[in-house]
Amino acid sequence: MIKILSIVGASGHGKVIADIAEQLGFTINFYDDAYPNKTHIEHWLIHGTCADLVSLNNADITLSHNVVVAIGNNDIRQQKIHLLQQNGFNLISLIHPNAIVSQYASIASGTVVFAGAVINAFATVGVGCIINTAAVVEHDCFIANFAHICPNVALAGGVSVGSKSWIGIGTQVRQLIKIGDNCLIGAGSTVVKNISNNVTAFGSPAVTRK
Ligand SMILES: CC(=O)SCCNC(=O)CCNC(=O)[C@H](O)C(C)(C)COP(=O)(O)OP(=O)(O)OC[C@H]1O[C@@H](n2cnc3c(N)ncnc32)[C@H](O)[C@@H]1OP(=O)(O)O
Repeated sequence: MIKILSIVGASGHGKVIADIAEQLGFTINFYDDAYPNKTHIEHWLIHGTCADLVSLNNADITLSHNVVVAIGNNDIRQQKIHLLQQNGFNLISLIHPNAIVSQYASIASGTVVFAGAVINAFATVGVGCIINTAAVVEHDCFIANFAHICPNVALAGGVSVGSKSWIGIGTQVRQLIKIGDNCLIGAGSTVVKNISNNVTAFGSPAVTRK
């Protein structure tokens, strides 16, 4: 049986997701709101906008489309995921065959886990998250919905990352630290103190930007 996956977001991030999905046996249909100005991404066709995809599902309620949202912006990814869920789509998660995910970790729908990532025992990852290339999410971490853990981030045991927070590339976070919702942690930071909601912080040690 052919497994079809609709990917919303024809971007660099979308290409990585398409590559993973093909390795997992899916045939890809891209959708992007830049359509019809943009009709291709690499060799993949873009079939329409996100609204076009929604009307497709509404036209045939016997179909349950598999979908993943490949948009790096956490707010927009959340909006698109909510729209697709409200319209009956089957939001799936994708885990690269060379990622390592503990049998005791939990990964919610709409989350993507890229090559080389490690998610250790009793870590919990919410809906619509990105666990990017070679990120390490140690035991007992909690990653809330729509967060993005960038490439080469290392979260030590029991770290908590709030909803829609973005942990920049190469950042390391000390064990048991709590990072709030809607935070942005700059590239290459070292987080050694809790970070409250809605904050941009960076540096080693990371300090809040005034
Ligand atoms: C697969 C992928 O590509 S995933 C994407 C990965 N990308 C990332 O992780 C990027 C994360 N973003 C950053 O780190 C950004 O630099 C931000 C968001 C922290 C700040 O960006 P901006 O608001 O544009 O700040 P800007 O670049 O103007 O820098 C302002 C000052 O902060 C400093 N600064 C910016 N980022 C950092 C950082 N990560 N660490 C230390 N200092 C920094 C700059 O040197 C500059 O200092 P100055 O005023 O003394 O010259």
